[in-house]
Amino acid sequence: MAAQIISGKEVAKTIREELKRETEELKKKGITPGLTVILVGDDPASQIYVNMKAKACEEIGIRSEVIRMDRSTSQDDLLEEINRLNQDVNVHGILVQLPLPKQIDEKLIINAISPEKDVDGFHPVNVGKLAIGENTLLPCTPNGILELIRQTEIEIKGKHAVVIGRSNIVGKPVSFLLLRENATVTMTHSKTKDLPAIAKQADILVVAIGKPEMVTKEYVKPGAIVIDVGTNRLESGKVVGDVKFDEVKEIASFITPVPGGVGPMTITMLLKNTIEAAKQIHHVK
Ligand SMILES: NC(=O)C1=CN([C@@H]2O[C@H](COP(=O)(O)OP(=O)(O)OC[C@H]3O[C@@H](n4cnc5c(N)ncnc54)[C@H](OP(=O)(O)O)[C@@H]3O)[C@@H](O)[C@H]2O)C=CC1
Ligand SMILES: Nc1nc(=O)c2c([nH]1)NC[C@@H]1CN(c3ccc(C(=O)N[C@@H](CCC(=O)O)C(=O)O)cc3)C=[N+]21
Repeated sequence: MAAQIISGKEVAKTIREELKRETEELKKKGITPGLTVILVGDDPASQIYVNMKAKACEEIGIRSEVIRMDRSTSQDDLLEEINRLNQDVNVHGILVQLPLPKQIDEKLIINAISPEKDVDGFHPVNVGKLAIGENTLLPCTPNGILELIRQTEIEIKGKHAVVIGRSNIVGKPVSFLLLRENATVTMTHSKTKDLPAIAKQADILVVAIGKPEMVTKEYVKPGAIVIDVGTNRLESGKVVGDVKFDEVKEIASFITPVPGGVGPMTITMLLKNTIEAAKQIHHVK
């Protein structure tokens, strides 16, 4: 039987309506959540994402600002900008769009963002809190993925989750979150041997590799939940995931589409984190 398609777009819409109400409540208390996104350079994909983020903020009433810096910006100039934003009481969330030009050390930049304004959840303090199970700002894509899995109403506890990809922004943190939900988690990557056989053991398969349609039905156990994080823009302009959707949807129980799956959830969780950060900073429950 063909899989049910989990519409991230629909789930995101419902959550954003809730966030809009929450923002209105905060404004009544004199707090307007504010997000500042820094974009260094003119990478076309980054431009698209940054514009999508700004538009999403506007729709729910969050104040947003995009700081565009030249691609030749020095590391020190970027650090100075971050320091200024760390101190700006009207800025609750700071996001530096990745990737950064090669003269800039990504780690150093992430480290410079105040952990309480780190709405990406990338700062080592927040990553550490996640790893040891303390409350913190959760990374957006992983948190969005968990929300999509919850939509299936299938219990995560005790399930075997296989994550393909171990990046700091998706694979690793989503593994931590699944572990926290009591899944048995297997993390895999480019050096994993016999990946299809391991992936095929998964009740929940999360794919975040960045290789268009690499995951075919040979990787998928019939009845599995398949979450496709991949966002690959082909030369034709078409956006496809890391999963071969048409064939995998025939055997999975649930599957996320690309576009319209994980992507809209990432932005929604960013909005949620910005509101969360504003509440924390102003000591509002
Ligand atoms: N929808 C959304 O909101 C988001 C989507 N994305 C998309 O998700 C995808 C992954 O992003 P990101 O995690 O940043 O990517 P990275 O390039 O940082 O990491 C890719 C990971 O996949 C692994 N990998 C690469 N090739 C293979 C292979 N052939 N077999 C097994 N593992 C492999 C790598 O292994 P190794 O570590 O060994 O090199 C690495 O761990 C991209 O398409 C990106 O655009 C990313 C963020 C948000
Ligand atoms: N500091 C930082 N934080 C990030 O969260 C971050 C980043 N850098 N760099 C790049 C990746 C990628 N990313 C996406 C966000 C939304 C969609 C998204 O909404 N996609 C839509 C539309 C896709 C399209 O049409 O282009 C969808 O899948 O339906 C995709 C990818 C966030 N990232």
